[in-house]
Amino acid sequence: MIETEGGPAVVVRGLNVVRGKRRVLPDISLVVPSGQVVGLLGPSGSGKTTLMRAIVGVQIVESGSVTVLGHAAGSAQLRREVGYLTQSPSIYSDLTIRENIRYFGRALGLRGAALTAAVDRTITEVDLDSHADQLVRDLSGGQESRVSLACALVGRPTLLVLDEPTVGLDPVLRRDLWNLFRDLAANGHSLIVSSHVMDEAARCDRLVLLREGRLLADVTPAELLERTGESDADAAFLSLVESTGGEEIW
Ligand SMILES: Nc1ncnc2c1ncn2[C@@H]1O[C@H](COP(=O)(O)OP(=O)(O)OP(=O)(O)O)[C@@H](O)[C@H]1O
Repeated sequence: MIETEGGPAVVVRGLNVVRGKRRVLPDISLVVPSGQVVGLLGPSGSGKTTLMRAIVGVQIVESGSVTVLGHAAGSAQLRREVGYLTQSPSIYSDLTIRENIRYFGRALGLRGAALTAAVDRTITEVDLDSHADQLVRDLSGGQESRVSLACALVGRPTLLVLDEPTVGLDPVLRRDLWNLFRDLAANGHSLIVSSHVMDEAARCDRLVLLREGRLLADVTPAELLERTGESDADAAFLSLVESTGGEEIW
């Protein structure tokens, strides 16, 4: 794990991204502190995945800069330091859960007893112990997405970028995963987590709200409620989206 010594995990400056003919992110700037869980919220199509792709370094950008743990996004030094969970599972259907996680662990340089321990720990963290030797193609959608999450977690990256990690999961599993995210942050990891589920917003340290590629707000959950005068994140977000017409207000 890279020691950030209180420095930010991610710094985005003047980021412009065009996808197809569409300017998806027009001049976004943002700082993600380290050791925190930052929720990335916004309506469908607002640019959350595109911003995450730019942070991971897989998005072609028109202009601007993205610095991750002090290095340019996507640079070789970050290969073992950034874990990315995409929305669609990126795992092998003809391997078992354990084989998939082992494969990703090996690719990250883990070997021998350390690899076995990391794989076992991660299988337990995503609550798949009783299915560990089942082929991925025989799993439910929710189980499959937890295998993808495990593959992103197994190397304990300094920064975890998770695109809707709890989608399709029941409330107990969602709670357990959020407890895991909080534990990781308490141990110095930084997490960027996109979600459509507003009650998850309360579990974040900060919330970044996007609308049509623009940054509507970058606040703590308490600030969001205070400044909108609403009592829950769902209502606060709606009030914000409807009242601003897409203009940045904070
Ligand atoms: N490959 C592509 N080519 C052209 N436009 C794209 C491409 N991928 C995404 N877009 C557009 O970019 C915009 C932002 O998409 P993005 O996937 O970042 O949104 P999102 O906030 O993650 O949405 P969701 O919550 O539905 O996953 C959308 O208008 C989308 O149609």
